[in-house]
Amino acid sequence: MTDAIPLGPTPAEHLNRARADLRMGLPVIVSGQVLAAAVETLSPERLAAMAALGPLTLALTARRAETLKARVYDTDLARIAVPEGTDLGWLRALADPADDLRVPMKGPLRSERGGDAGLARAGIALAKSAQLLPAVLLVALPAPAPEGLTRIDAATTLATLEQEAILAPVAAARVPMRAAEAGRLHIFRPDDGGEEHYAIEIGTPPRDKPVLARLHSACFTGDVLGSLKCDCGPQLDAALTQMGHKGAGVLLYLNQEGRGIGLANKMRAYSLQDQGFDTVEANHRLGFEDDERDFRIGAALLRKLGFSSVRLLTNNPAKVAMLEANGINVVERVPLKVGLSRHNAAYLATKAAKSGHIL
Ligand SMILES: Nc1nc2c(ncn2[C@@H]2O[C@H](COP(=O)(O)OP(=O)(O)OP(=O)(O)O)[C@@H](O)[C@H]2O)c(=O)[nH]1
Ligand SMILES: [Zn+2]
Repeated sequence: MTDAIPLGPTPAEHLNRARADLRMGLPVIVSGQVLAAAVETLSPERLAAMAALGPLTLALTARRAETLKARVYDTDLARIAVPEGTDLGWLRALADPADDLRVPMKGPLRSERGGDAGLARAGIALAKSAQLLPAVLLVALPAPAPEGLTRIDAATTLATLEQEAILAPVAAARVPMRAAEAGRLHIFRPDDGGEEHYAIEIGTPPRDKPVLARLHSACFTGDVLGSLKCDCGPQLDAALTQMGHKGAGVLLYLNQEGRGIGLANKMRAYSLQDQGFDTVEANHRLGFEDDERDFRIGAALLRKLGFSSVRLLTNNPAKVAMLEANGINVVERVPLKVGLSRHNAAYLATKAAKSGHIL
């Protein structure tokens, strides 16, 4: 065997294609054994085509299964046997908690056990990385296999999704801002087709001293709309203002909307919060963990910019721990407490009680 064709896709590039397929509603072939499609984007026609191939299985995360009171035999996921003749509405109701309270009885649900749970695990991981609801429909691959579908390998998919993307600088330019005239915006692009991330450098901080730094996760509602449901907008302003006063700092704007679940899922979480669930419960009911962000990106960007030591503006000890674990020295945690309103008091209290934030 010769080496892989240099023009061909790397495993990460290949996964990005598979991700796009799931987002379009196309199934992918996993390990040459099953077809896997995301429930959220599946059309009735494709459901019918999959059902014609044999018994269907719905893979959900253990978090979602817990809400549905479905048995979990595989630690982190459940595989639910789909009754014959099931329509898309049934699958969507299991995937999406929007109507859980209105229609609480969805069962009885029979969980499957045995066989290779790795296929379902890879499908769920791919759906999550596509920022879709983590619910995947599986059916045994027929022979001959349908043509034109993307093939992924379960073990390679799981290993590749764990890998850190390599971020390359793309462009940078001066951007004078209200908070600091000496601003410079740097754009970084990952090698896996994922989201670009930004660094806003204020002044020219010396690289051999701890820099005042902030890891800000994108929040369209807070940053752009001025939503009062969280403290993101005021935190963004306050961090930039503080760096402006000091004449030096770096703010990383990481495109990890909704703690990594994406804006659509964040709005689903907001709907659940309007039904009375807190921010952590809402994530769990959707099938996600509390926080799906990859903070290694922040450490990698700081290193790329030449920083190895920071004074970190945050109330989140997990950010400090993640930076330290990834080779950035956090000499000081600088609290960033702004923007408290009657709309976000409960949200901030939940983050303190359940996610270890310092109020
Ligand atoms: N899933 C989910 N995400 C939310 C919710 N409210 C805000 N977010 C997201 O949470 C993230 C907030 O990020 P940060 O402010 O950077 O981080 P933090 O963990 O709160 O820590 P510090 O602000 O540094 O103390 C953003 O990506 C928001 O979009 C919510 O109710 N559900
Ligand atoms: Zn926010």
